[in-house]
Amino acid sequence: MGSHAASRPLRARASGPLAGSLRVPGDKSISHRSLMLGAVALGETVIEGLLEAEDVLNTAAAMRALGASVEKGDDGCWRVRGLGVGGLLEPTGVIDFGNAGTGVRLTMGLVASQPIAVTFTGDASLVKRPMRRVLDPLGAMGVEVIARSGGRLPLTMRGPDTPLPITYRVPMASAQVKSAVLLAGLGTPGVTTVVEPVFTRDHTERMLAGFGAAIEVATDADGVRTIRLEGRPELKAQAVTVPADPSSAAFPIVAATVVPGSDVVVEGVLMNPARIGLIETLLEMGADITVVAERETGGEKLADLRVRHADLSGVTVPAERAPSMIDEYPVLSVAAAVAAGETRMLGLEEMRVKESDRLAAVAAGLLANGVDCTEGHDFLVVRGGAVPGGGLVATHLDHRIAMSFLILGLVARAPVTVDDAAMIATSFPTFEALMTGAGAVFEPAEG
Ligand SMILES: O=C(O)C1=C[C@@H](OP(=O)(O)O)[C@@H](O)[C@H](O)C1
Ligand SMILES: C=C(OP(=O)(O)O)C(=O)O
Repeated sequence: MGSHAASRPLRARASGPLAGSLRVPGDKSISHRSLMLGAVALGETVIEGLLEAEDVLNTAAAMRALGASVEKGDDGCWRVRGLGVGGLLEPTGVIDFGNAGTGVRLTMGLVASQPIAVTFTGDASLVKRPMRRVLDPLGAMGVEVIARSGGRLPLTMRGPDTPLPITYRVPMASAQVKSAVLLAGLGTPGVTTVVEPVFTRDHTERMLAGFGAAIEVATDADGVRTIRLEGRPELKAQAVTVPADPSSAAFPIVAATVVPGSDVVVEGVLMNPARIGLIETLLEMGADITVVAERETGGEKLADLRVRHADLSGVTVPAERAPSMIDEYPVLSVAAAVAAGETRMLGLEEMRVKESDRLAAVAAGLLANGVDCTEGHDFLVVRGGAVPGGGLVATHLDHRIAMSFLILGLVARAPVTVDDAAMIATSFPTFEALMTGAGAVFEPAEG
């Protein structure tokens, strides 16, 4: 089963102004999907700017275990030679996805419409996360599953000889569940339909269309999206350029906003409307973020963002915004901790089923550093001001908890220590180098 190297405590202390231009790595969602679609396309998919972090490297290894060829070239681009829809091979060993929910859930969908047995596992965080949300619709398509009780990893699944196309209404706001059903629909004869009452990141829909699938999206007057995918298409290999990940950009953006005197440019950030809830919220709080250059690549908008320090005020973040910033609440909570007044974040139930229970982890980390907050079952209220700091934060194998509290340390009166910075490598291996290059002060610590 996936295990991780020894934990590595790290401390952040109050820093001078942050400055410079920085480029965060490629988007994690698009990176996973480009490897997966490349594996079931015909020909060679060339990926520029793939995120080379543990989560995505585990997906690369999984696609190899399923028979695709996945290599990094001397030019830095990754090349995937795919097997065509329905052409994946039965792996000989267990596929270990480490810490990656997206990797494992989307791959379950990808293999579900083929009669091959595949066994999945993950690290101590991933084996606690709910998989029924994906197993239920895949079961309705005819997949057999043997899982631990509660539908947890490790589990083995085998797809049916003839999968059934389904119409599935996604019961929670989850792009992973939507994507797993659509990827299963690729190998299913007929039309697979996903009904999405709440709009979540749409990279799977965009990329399926880009690889040549017949996919249609209709949105009704209430915003409910109906996605129809024609099964068994011939997908054609593509050239994919991966924009910078807005969920990683969130850390320097919040850091530059809260550290006095800062002036930073974050380059080439993906500005997909389903991913920019944090920027919208920070602007409402009074942040100074300007778009300096806007462009488009592969059907996605990108921008360079100039971020200067600003004094923030608390706001109410409505529940409807949660899907467009679901991974950003931990770092928004840091901005809320320095903002004047109260920030109320609503509709946070999905935060509890991430790499850790992020709602509980954020509230505990804030309280440990003298920040007043109230944790509800699906909301968080932070009362901001000067941050005392001085606390030790339990990160629970969660990269975003580690990065968020290191940012808090840059503005706290006393240093903030996180018990393990090692997990940052799952999504943003260059985080420490980029942040210290811009002026952040991090130092090794004892747990
Ligand atoms: O589809 C994706 O790439 C992701 C969807 C989100 O998860 P949920 O679908 O569980 O909300 C997000 O938290 C995760 O980091 C990436
Ligand atoms: C929730 C996250 O990822 P995943 O679900 O892929 O583990 C994340 O990166 O914040």
